[in-house]
Amino acid sequence: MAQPSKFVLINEPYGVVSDPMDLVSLIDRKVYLRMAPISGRHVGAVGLGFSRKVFLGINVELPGLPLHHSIHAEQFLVVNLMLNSEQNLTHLAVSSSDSVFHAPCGHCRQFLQEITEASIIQVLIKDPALGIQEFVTLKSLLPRHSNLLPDLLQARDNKLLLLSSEGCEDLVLLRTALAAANRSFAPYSKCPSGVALKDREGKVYRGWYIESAAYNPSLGPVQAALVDFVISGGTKFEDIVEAVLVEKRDAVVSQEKTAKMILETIADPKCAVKVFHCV
Ligand SMILES: O=c1ccn([C@H]2C[C@H](O)[C@@H](CO)O2)c(=O)[nH]1
Ligand SMILES: [Zn+2]
Repeated sequence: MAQPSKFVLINEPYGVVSDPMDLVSLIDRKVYLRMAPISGRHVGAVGLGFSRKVFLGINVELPGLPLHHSIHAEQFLVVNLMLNSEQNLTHLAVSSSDSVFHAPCGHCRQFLQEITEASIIQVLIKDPALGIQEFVTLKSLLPRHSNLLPDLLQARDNKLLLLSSEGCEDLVLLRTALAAANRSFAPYSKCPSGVALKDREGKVYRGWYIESAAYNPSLGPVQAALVDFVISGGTKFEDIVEAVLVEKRDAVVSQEKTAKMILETIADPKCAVKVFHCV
């Protein structure tokens, strides 16, 4: 099975396509990074941005943690779009190594609903058994959805300011986490947060908390930073040796305990997780 050596940000070898139907052949190449050690079921999502660049997503499972901490391929794709400041998604196709998934699950349909003009996103529905493949609107897959404040892919600045950087040993990591928190999409709780991770080689990755109107399909800041880690070529989470979380002081929704629990489970056992507060 052909696999790219890593998931690149703007997806070589996928590049730019003009015809959305080209996504069909891309997904048919069945390129998955194998990061699903629990299920062994590798899911791939291919999405077309407004710029006509093609972005990828894969599912990531975190061994040792309950299943709901997993990242779905579609969520990975959305984070990939955000990290690349791509402001819209027009088409999407999904498939899995065992041919079980050919369309986003219910959780992902709701998550995608946060994107501005989500209802017009076209989703490729494939049914190899019946030989059918056609694009249908997300709206037709989720007819009576709840989306209250959908503008997930828009540029955003939460204008958070650090209360203190006391105890900080790595200003780059702290600034990266603060910048990430400023891009966080948390309109429902109003508790944005961001994470910066550092690996053994000193490379820094970032991600921010993304909320869903339906609450549970939200994605935590550690998971989003893991997407950056994976698209940048990271394969072993034990290579993560340092982390910084930035969130509001006295936040109704705090990431601190969850972030520490996740990183304690998957990162280098000595990984330090520092928390800094902002207003
Ligand atoms: O729409 C879906 C449904 C499931 N999965 C992943 C989650 C888990 O890792 C694996 C098994 O369900 O498939 C996705 O990525 N997308
Ligand atoms: Zn899903």
